[in-house]
Amino acid sequence: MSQLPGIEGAKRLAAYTAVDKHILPHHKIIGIGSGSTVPYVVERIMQQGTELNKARIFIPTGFQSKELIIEAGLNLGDVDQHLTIDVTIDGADEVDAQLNCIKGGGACHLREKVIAEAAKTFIIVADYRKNSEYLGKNVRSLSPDLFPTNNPFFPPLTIQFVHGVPIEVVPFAYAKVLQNLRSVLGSPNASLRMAKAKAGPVVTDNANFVIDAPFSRDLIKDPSSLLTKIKLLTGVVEVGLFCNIAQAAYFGNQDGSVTIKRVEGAKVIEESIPAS
Ligand SMILES: O=C[C@H](O)[C@H](O)[C@H](O)COP(=O)(O)O
Repeated sequence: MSQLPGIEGAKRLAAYTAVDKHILPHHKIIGIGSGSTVPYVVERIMQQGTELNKARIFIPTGFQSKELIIEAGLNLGDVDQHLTIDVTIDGADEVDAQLNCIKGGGACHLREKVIAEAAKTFIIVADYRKNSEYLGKNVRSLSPDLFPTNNPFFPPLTIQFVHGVPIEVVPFAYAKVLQNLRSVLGSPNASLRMAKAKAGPVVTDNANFVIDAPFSRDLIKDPSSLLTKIKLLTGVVEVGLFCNIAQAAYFGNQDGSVTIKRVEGAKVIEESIPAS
């Protein structure tokens, strides 16, 4: 395999390793997730050859993965035709030691969760930055270059922030859900996700809005219980907390090795494939 530097190399390594281990010749219905790691999943599946792939159907988790499937010339299906999927591979924003995940950085988590739950095997692929001890630990850093200042008393700072849990809500109820997240569920900085190249909020593939709600370590330490509380708020469609769904997560590392966390019995074990 040719070298691909940095984060992209780590994503590709995770994706290729997961496809090699989990997309087997007898798998006919395959779920394709969303995000920037998933194109490498499709790339590796293509490398398995036309003969294998012409007998397969691929189920997308949103507009982006639908386009990926079509552009690759693969057979497109949907979950309403295929209620059981052999394997789904998807990215994640953060994965904890128990394989709980935060997803929805691309606002696709509703369809992603349906396609993940429909799968007999659900596998996560990500670069090393997503491998976390507990959810909400990873902070994103904004470079000081983005916030230059000429004032010598206030040198440019690296601003760090926690992205939070993505929550898809029906537009009509967004303000009420925001109020409840802030004042009842303890996420004072919950905010409506705004679009970058459009005035107004991000609109999902299902014509809904997304709220990002950061929670303290104490509130997110039991992600399943937090998921239930958020989901019970009227107006919430789906929460980007994926608990007890993934069977394994593959993380590409900077040194070319791959860290694997996988469910074995009642435990999650961690192992590593050294760089080749
Ligand atoms: O809604 C988007 C998804 O949950 C993505 O799978 C997630 O944000 C990870 O994306 P990426 O592979 O770009 O880090």
